Amino acid sequence: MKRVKNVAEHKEKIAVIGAGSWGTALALVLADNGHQVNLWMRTEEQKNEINERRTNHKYLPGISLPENISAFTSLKEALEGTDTEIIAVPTKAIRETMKKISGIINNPTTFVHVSKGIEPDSLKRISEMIEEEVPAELLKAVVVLSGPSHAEEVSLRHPTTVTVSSKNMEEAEKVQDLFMNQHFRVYTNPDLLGVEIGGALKNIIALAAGISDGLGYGDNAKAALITRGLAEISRLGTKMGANPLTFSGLAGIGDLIVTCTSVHSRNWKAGNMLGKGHNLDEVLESMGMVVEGVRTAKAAHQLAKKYDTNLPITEALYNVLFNSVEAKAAVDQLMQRLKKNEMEDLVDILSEQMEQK
Ligand SMILES: NC(=O)C1=CN([C@@H]2O[C@H](COP(=O)(O)OP(=O)(O)OC[C@H]3O[C@@H](n4cnc5c(N)ncnc54)[C@H](OP(=O)(O)O)[C@@H]3O)[C@@H](O)[C@H]2O)C=CC1
Ligand SMILES: O=C(CO)COP(=O)(O)O
Repeated sequence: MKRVKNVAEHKEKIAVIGAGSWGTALALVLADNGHQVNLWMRTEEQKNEINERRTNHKYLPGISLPENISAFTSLKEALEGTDTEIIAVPTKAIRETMKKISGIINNPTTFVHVSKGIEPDSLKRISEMIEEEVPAELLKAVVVLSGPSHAEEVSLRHPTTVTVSSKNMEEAEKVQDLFMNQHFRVYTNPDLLGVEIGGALKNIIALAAGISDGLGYGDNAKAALITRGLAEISRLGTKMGANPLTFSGLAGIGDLIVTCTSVHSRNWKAGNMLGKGHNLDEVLESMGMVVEGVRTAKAAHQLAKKYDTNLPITEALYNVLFNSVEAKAAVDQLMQRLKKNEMEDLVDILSEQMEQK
């Protein structure tokens, strides 16, 4: 067994692109480990707040940022002297951000993406989008970091576990070392597809869990959504080529639990407002932070067709979001489906796995 180092021994200069709640919390983990962090954001106001007052009030209120985090609005300056970049912008901003970075960098770079979504229409995962936007000679590796990890708790140094994955596991292990410390435990998992799919699809189920709570349903309904949500994530993910065991891990059930049950979750909060009767535009406007599950619900609806897979909770949510179906009616429809054997999913997954071998 490998011995675990508590804090990274080798200090680096690392760029974090995106100073929302997650980019800022991860910058803090890296800074705690003694790295110099160049944190990039879009507005001068936020840059000045971080550099002068050492706070990021909008995204992480009450958290003090150390001196080894420097804020930049110039992407060129933020990237200067770095060869590991943490990409922490919403899924919809990945392509434009990667295009801009590719126009600036000259050396092979490791991109660690921490976003959780799937692009509608192209049905690409984030690592695939990055590979498409960055010329091969500038791409050392793409690593995903995912798992049950709300920024609000990471920034308080509450114990958190995540997993990293990549086609290049040597680089994933380097990223493990960069982030690992006594509060932030990082595992590796070689199943890149499974880790990305688990992280993206759990947001859909969290929206549904929020709706259920907003409608006034209780713990039974939530446990049902988490359990049957996991069945549907595993069913689609396995058909796409993931290792089914990944969905029993941090990027699967782990992240599903935290996002469906935490008051910090943006997806749960948005669902909760929908369940209380607010419309989607109102909800998204009032959130002020990204709710990835809405866009990913479109992608998952398309993936269900592409892979001929039954995703009842995802379809119910899709109808609430985009086909004006009342949330209560969507739940009634879910409950009134034809009877089935709970373990059918397991049988499907195992036979998929056998076919892949
Ligand atoms: N928050 C969390 O606890 C976690 C979030 N994640 C994932 O991390 C990703 C980012 O989420 P999170 O930090 O919560 O999001 P936030 O809404 O908190 O922040 C989004 C950040 O992205 C920036 N941004 C938005 N659009 C663009 C764009 N077009 N170009 C460049 N920058 C842009 C925003 O800048 P501006 O302020 O200028 O609008 C802001 O800095 C998501 O995929 C999320 O699922 C994963 C794990 C935990
Ligand atoms: O992915 C997350 C926690 O692991 C964050 O989820 P939310 O975007 O719903 O807050």
